[in-house]
Amino acid sequence: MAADLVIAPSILSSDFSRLGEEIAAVDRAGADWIHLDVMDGHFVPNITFGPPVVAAVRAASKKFFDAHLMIEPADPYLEAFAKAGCDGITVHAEATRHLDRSLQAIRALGCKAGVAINPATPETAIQYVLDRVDLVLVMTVNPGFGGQSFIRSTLDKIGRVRAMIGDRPIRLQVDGGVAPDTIGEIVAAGADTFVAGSAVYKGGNEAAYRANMDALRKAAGRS
Ligand SMILES: O=C(CO)[C@H](O)[C@H](O)COP(=O)(O)O
Repeated sequence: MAADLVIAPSILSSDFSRLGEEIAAVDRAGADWIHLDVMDGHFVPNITFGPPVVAAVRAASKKFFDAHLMIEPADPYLEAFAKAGCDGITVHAEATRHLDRSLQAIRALGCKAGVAINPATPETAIQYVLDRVDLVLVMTVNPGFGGQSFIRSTLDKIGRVRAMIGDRPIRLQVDGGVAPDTIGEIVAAGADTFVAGSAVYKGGNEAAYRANMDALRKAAGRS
């Protein structure tokens, strides 16, 4: 496992009326990455934002902008997200017909490439693209909404993905229901990169965000 643990607040749980300020606040409070939840109302039953909003908030933080595209198709929009300032772009195996091609396209745009799988998708869906990715995202809730409960059956899958990754320099990210009462088991299963929305943004101010991320790191055994 990569030694360093990454906490990536999901801005889905932030106050969208002050999105730039909310990103700057978690940056100052100690976020490692900023996680951008892009939803299309088609692949997932919710709609969030697209490249113009990413470009508008890019100046709010210099941290790694980690875009999770919950959109189908994704290919027509990859360049726009890269130009908007995303550092990493993750596409869903379920939403991408030619996954190998999409991942090559992301790297050709100069971004880190990620592949995500939903809770009901077997890890075999990614076995032939592992040399094309910098990140694997195991969804631990069904994508579309923040504040859902962690799906425990994904723990075994996280362990199997960790074994598949082996020595490759690939981050193993989890997203959904990550909180102080779940992160310990998730770390033990093999993840190193944690998206957390409601567990970070609860409290509504920078001091709370710092305390919330400290609590996650402590529960993960990393503080
Ligand atoms: O991708 C997502 C939903 O599709 C969110 O990032 C995720 O659900 C985070 O929210 P929470 O930490 O509140 O579960």
